[in-house]
Amino acid sequence: MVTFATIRMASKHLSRTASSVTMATKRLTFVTGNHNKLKETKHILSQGTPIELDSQDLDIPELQGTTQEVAIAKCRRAAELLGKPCITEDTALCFVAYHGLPGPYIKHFMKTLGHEGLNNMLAGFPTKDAYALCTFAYSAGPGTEPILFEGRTDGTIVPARGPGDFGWDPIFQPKGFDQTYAEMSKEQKNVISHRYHALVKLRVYLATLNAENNF
Ligand SMILES: O=c1nc[nH]c2c1ncn2[C@H]1C[C@H](O)[C@@H](COP(=O)(O)OP(=O)(O)OP(=O)(O)O)O1
Ligand SMILES: [Mg+2]
Repeated sequence: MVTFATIRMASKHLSRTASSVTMATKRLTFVTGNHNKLKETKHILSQGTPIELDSQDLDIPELQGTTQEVAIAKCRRAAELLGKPCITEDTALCFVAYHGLPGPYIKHFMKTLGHEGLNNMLAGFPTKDAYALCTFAYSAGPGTEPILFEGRTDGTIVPARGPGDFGWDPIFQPKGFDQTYAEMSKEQKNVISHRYHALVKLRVYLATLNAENNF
């Protein structure tokens, strides 16, 4: 027989679990000025630990150096400006024929040369092979050393195919696929991309922080 007391007990238990679930949904700031990156990151992170991602676009100068150096410097500066934990992301498009360049400077190359110019860079070279490298950096707050989570997708540079709403997606054809990133559905790109491979690692890390209540 269900008494009033058992109903009260059950509702107390339910509210406790509900609060622990809400406790588990954490907030984190993604410092970026790129709405396409933000959209893809929110979608991919939502498949893992419950996390509320908000974004801030801070004007942070990007260091010259390796992708890792650029990523650490940007995340360190972002945490100092924000005064709290945050993540940042740097994407590099690396041409094998150029020993990994344009790499982290792809934004400037893309702006200056466009899709055709990037293809022309490889005219006459023996290989059009390239790889997209995504480097997420997590800072626990000002004064802490950012931690890096890298993802890589190999592919080839091809003449532009598909919608041009996200950077160099139209000229990057991932290995094993006959479509460019731009021709793929978002769902397809978001399970094979450089961003996905990096975020899978970050998701695991955030889940452990969450479990240890360090986040
Ligand atoms: O999946 C992608 N598919 C195509 N293009 C992409 C992708 N991900 C970044 N991109 C572009 C954006 C920028 O032109 C350059 C990276 O520069 P990067 O500094 O990382 O990006 P950003 O300055 O736009 O945003 P942020 O404020 O996070 O630094 O490659
Ligand atoms: Mg940038």
